[in-house]
Amino acid sequence: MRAVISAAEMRAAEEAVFAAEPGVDLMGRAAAEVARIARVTSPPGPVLVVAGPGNNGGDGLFAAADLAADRPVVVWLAMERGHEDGLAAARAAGCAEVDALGALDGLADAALVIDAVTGLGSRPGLPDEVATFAAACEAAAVPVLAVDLPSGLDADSGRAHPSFRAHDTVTFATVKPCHVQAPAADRCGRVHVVDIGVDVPATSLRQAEESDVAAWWPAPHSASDKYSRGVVMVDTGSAQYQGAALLSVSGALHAGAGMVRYTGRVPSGLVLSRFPSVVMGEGRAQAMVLGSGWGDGEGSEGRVSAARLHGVPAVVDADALHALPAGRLDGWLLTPHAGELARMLGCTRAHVEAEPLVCVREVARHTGAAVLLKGATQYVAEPSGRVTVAVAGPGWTAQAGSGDVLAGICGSLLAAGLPAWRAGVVGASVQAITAARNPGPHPPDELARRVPATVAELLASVPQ
Ligand SMILES: NC(=O)C1=CN([C@@H]2O[C@H](COP(=O)(O)OP(=O)(O)OC[C@H]3O[C@@H](n4cnc5c(N)ncnc54)[C@H](OP(=O)(O)O)[C@@H]3O)[C@@H](O)[C@H]2O)[C@@H](O)CC1
Ligand SMILES: [K+]
Repeated sequence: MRAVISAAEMRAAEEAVFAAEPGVDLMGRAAAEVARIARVTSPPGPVLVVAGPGNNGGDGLFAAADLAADRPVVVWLAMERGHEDGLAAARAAGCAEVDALGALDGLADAALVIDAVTGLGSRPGLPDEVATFAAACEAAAVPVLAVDLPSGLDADSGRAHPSFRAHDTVTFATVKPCHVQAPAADRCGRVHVVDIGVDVPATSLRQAEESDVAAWWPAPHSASDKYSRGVVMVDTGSAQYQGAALLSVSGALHAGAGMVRYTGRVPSGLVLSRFPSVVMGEGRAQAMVLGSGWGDGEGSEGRVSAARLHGVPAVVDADALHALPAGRLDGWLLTPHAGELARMLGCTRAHVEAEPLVCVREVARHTGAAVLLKGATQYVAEPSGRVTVAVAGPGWTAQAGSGDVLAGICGSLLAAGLPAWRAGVVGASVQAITAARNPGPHPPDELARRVPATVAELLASVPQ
């Protein structure tokens, strides 16, 4: 799990190091890591360093000096001023200097561009000449390594602004919001978090990693039986959306439920013909899945209220989200996408997209449930205000039916005893990891069938 910290929190953490160790060379450590990652991620060849006027530029200039030991390095001071000591080091190491036109010309044979224009001090957007250069890097498909973050982004948000588009980003101590929240995160490429000796504060925003999913997956042991693994009761689908029942049942089964009971309105023959292990009708269960594919049918409120009488946690998806009973839903997991969350809050989808953290926290606080906001970045908020970002996946899962499968996966994890927030994080992450490991336009039921292989691989990576 990684803490996601703001620019101000990072600066405070750096100040604490300076206070404890006066004269400590954090910039030297940062620059050495930038040079190391540059060597690892790019082919040998000329490097073009674009340096801004502040400390981000300083990192880039010291990295330029380091890299000049084994390859040609050209420096463009994009705002004419540069970090004094960094510039002296780059000059002493033999780096050549170019102006804006020279930088554009240099793209023809650059093996790598290092973007060290702005970092934590970045105001959104880029000066015109730099914006032109960033666009030229994209057009020429030259790999870009961003120092701390792609210049032009705002470190503290996931919003898109005119910026560099990096293939790799080296950041220090831990990630910042722009590295984990789409669409900004899409501009960062692979994010390399490097240690420069700055302690990371605990925060209410975290990012889950594959190792967390592996550690939290409820693997059965030799004494497990179907009840201890967890029985999940699934009430999904309708005459109009029969497929939703199959998709959520498939998600539940492929995430390892001890037993799936189906209590929805889709004919049992259809469910059984696809999934013969499913038991029809109500019975003992440890969790429920409600709402996927209900449509606007009558009686949703009654169905959710009746589910509550079972006294077990439920995953509430799709249409059931708009039929929540009054009162706290402790232990439950709500799984809206941005449009559904907007309807729950009475605001616009655009507002949810602009302020996802505020919105997802508000619904969790208000309902007492954990809330998984689905989308390009998947956030799981707890009533306490803590938010965990699930492992990110590719856009292939953005298709009808993915949410139905995910509700079933989360239902299995709830039934296995995971707390609601963790069921949301693990469920969303395992679906994303499965999509990342199986790139291509697989339909959601096909991806559900590939979840067990992902789980097996994840568990094999856990040290025994
Ligand atoms: N502190 C430490 O010990 C360590 C810090 N480290 C490094 O320092 C970085 C933070 O450095 P920083 O605070 O100097 O800010 P930085 O990002 O270089 O930008 C400030 C300059 O850019 C300018 N500017 C901004 N936006 C602009 C725009 N849109 N268009 C035009 N100009 C713009 C801005 O101008 P101004 O706002 O003053 O007008 C100012 O001149 C951090 O990300 C990491 O890389 C590491 O070495 C580890 C140790
Ligand atoms: K940068």
